[in-house]
Formats: sequence, C-alpha cells, structure tokens
Amino acid sequence: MATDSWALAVDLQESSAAESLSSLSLKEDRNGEAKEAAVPSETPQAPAPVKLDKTDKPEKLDKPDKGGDAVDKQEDDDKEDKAAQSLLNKLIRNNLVQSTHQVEVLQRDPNSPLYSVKSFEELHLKPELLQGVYGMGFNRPSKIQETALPMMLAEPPQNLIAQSQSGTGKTAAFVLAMLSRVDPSQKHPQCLCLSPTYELALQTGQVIELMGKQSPDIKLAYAVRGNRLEKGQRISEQIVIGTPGTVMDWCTKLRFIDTKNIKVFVLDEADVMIATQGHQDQSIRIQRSLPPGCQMLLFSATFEESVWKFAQKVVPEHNLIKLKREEETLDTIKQYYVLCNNKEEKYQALCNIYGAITIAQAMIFCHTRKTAGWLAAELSKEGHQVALLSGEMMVEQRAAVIQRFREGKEKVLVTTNVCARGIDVEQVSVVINFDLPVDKDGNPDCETYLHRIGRTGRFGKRGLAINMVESKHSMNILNRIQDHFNKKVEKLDTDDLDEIEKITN
Ligand SMILES: Nc1ncnc2c1ncn2[C@@H]1O[C@H](COP(=O)(O)OP(=O)(O)OP(=O)(O)O)[C@@H](O)[C@H]1O
Repeated sequence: MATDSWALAVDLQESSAAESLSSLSLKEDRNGEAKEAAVPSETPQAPAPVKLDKTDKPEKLDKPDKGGDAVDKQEDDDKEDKAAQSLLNKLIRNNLVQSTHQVEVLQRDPNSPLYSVKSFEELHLKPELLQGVYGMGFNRPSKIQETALPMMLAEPPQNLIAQSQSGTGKTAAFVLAMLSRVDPSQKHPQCLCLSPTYELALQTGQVIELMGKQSPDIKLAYAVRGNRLEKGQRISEQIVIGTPGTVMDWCTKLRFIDTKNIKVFVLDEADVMIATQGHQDQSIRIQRSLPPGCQMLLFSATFEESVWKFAQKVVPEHNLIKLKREEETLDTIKQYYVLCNNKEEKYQALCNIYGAITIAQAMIFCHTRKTAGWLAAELSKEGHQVALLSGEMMVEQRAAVIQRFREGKEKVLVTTNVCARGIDVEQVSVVINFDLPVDKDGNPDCETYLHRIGRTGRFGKRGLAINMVESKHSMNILNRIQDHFNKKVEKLDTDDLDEIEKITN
C-alpha cells in the first residue's frame, strides 16, 4: 500500500434516475386522478406513488358535468388531461431529481489509476453479484460506489476510510465489496462487519441477503444480542454481521468466530459507533484480533475530529474519500423552520403541514419520550396511522416497529433519537424536528441533525426537513446548525397554506 496522499475533486453527477425520467409513464384512474407512476424495468428505483394534492387537482375533478356541446367538452377534457399530465410530470420529476455534488477524494497511492467507473459491469463483478445488483433495481453505481468500489476491490487489497452523505449508497458499496471477496467454497468467516445498533445490523444483513441472492453458497451469520449459539460451536458462515459487544464476545471470550481467516473488516457508521459508550474500545479490540493483511474499511456520514482520530486508529495506511463540510447536507433535502411559542403551537403547525401537502411517510423527532408519547397520541386521535419508537423498548420490539413502518403499515413514525441514524426507508418524504437535536449540555448536535434529515432524500430523492423552533434559545441552536453546515434554513409560515404548498415545488 502506498503512503503519499493527494487530492482530487470529482464532479458528482448522478444521472441515472434523472435519465430515466423521460421514460416514466403515467397511469390514471377513471377520475383522471394520478394513481401511480409506472416505471420501466430498467429504472434504478421505483418512485414513490405520486398523488395530486387537493389544490393541485385539475378542476375537472371537482367540476360537475355541465352538459352541452360534446366537441367542446372533448377539447376541455384534452386540455385538462394535458394539464394533469404536466403537473404529474412535475411532481414525479421533483421526487426523483438527482443531485450534483463535489466529492474530494484524497487517495494515498499517487500511482493508483484514476477510476471513473461508469457501470457495474466495469467493476468486473462476479456474474451472480451483477445479477444481485440489478435484481435490487440498481442501474448504475452512485458516486461513492463508483469511487470506492475500485479501491475496495483492488489487488492487493487496500484499506479505505470513506465519507459520503446519508443515503448515497455506502452500505450497498461495502456489501458488494464483502460479497466479492468471499470464497464460497471455504466454510468459515471471511468478512466481518460491525454495525452500531441491532436495527442497523439487521438492515445491513437484509442488504447482504438481497444482493447475495444469486450466490446461494455465501452464508450470513448475525452476531447480535439474543442470537445464542451452543458452547464450543464454530461459525461456518462466510460473512458475519453484528454489534461490537456481541462480536467481541464471539471472537474473544466464546470463540464462536475464528478470526484468523477474516480478510475484510467493515466498520459502518463510525460516527454513531463512537458515540456509544464502549463501542470504540470494543471495535479496536476486535480489529486487533484480526490477521495482518486483513482489509479494513470504515464508513461514516460525518467526520468530526473524534471520528477522524478513531478512524485513523482502526484503519492504518488508508485511502481516503472525504467530503467538504458544505457538501455534507444534501441539496435534494430542502430545510425549513417554523416559529412557534409552545408545543401546542408546534402541533398545530404540524397539522397545517399535513393539511396542505401530501406526505408519503414522515419521521418526527422529539427530545424526550414524554413528548414523543404525547405527540403520537395526539396524531392518532386525528386519525393518522402512527408508530412510536423510543429507547426503552426492547431491541426486538424496535426492529419490529421499524419493519412495519418500512412496509408502510404506519405512515408516521414518532421517535426520540433512537432512529436518527442509518435507517433506510425509501418513502420518507418529510422529516420533522419537533425538537431540535441538542447534546447533553444543551448545545446543537449537528451530527444528529445531519443523520435525522438524512432519513429523507434517500438516494437522490427529494426530501423536506422542517424544524420547529420554540424559543429564542432554540432559534440560536438552529442558527448555529446553519453556520456549521454553511446552509440557510428557510422560514416557513404554516398559517399560510399557499406558502406550505410551495415548498413541494
Ligand atoms: N446504485 C444504486 N442505484 C439505485 N439505488 C441504490 C444504489 N445504491 C444504493 N441504493 C439505494 O439507496 C438507498 C440508500 O442506500 P444506502 O443505505 O446504501 O446508503 P447509505 O449511504 O449507507 O445511507 P446512510 O448514511 O443513511 O447509512 C437504499 O434504499 C439503497 O437500496
């Protein structure tokens, strides 16, 4: 592995979904109301069902048939159909427009070829992995995939520390790298992946299972709390995913995992990892038990000083992919704030937002369990399908709540910080910070802010983040968050329905 570092700015133009827009076709029901946007099979991801909101509906839907001249009526209908069609196209476009970013790539090996991989084919993946990728509806790699995959798959293996915005495909990138390196004929652990939470371990496990669907000989084991093995048992699965505490026990104390053949070690969501007491030390201990030459890969959406120090400790001699601060927030996520005086006013603002725009699914973040419980109850009374997720629930219960939300059984998820990070639900179009994220000293928690708003705007989709500001103090917090990311958060007057509607344009 080479040692010098150099920098390269790459223009990130994720064009695949944008290109596919032109081929979207529309289905209408008998009323002319949009039911769904049908997407041809080569489109990388299915768009969220698109609905016309009340005011956007073509007049035809509300007007009684006046009778009269059939030709005039036909012309009227045609015009209205066109208007409906163009409106729908706009909505679909808004939901799918992809983002352009600048990624700064600092790579340690000046001689390494400058890859700009344009397709998954060019990565020379095994055919069954290519099938797995396409089977998930991925057409083209995202920038982080395009940039990181050649480094991760290079021979001899190279270490990597990589940052990319929330929802840009980091998980898919390292899953592909792990699956590529496994020798299916060898029945022992070869790849070890650490996730900071039980929920994230399960979610990443699902991605491994999906992507590895065409590789039936590659098996996966979950090293998470509650998963018990017999004393003396040895894991034969080639990939192990788990949380640091359990993985450490399985590697050291219980010896279920033989680490001597591990060739890839992945540390996901490093910023979340180090925020949890004990995880940092456990991760380092696990890393030290791995054989020399094991490839180390570390991913994070943010890189505060502490994350950076930790990353350097666990990933020596690394390549580096890093974002500039102002690129950390995604332009596809529009950010607003609403001024309120108390929690009742915040609740009213929320109702006004729901009254004005169509929201596929929303996540609402509260500071305390008490507020979360109150808000969930109020929203349920209004007839919303609400799920409540908070820290005191058992991990299995939490995973079940997230799964139901993912399946769309509930449309609103009210939560404390438990769910701020990593959870991937494609249909979340709005994130509401009912309370702004602060740390235990009451200072703005910018990392958590970034993770929370990153629950929407997944993979280039458009998203809305709305912050409820309740006092001068919380305005001050928001100002500091704006300064941190060098991004303006616009004011929104939720008493003005027209203004709320505009934010979806
Ligand atoms: N190349 C691709 N084409 C289309 N969709 C993709 C592609 N790669 C990933 N996705 C989808 O985009 C979404 C976000 O991807 P992923 O979870 O890998 O992002 P992430 O960067 O790990 O997010 P986070 O930082 O929040 O953990 C997922 O639903 C995933 O299936």
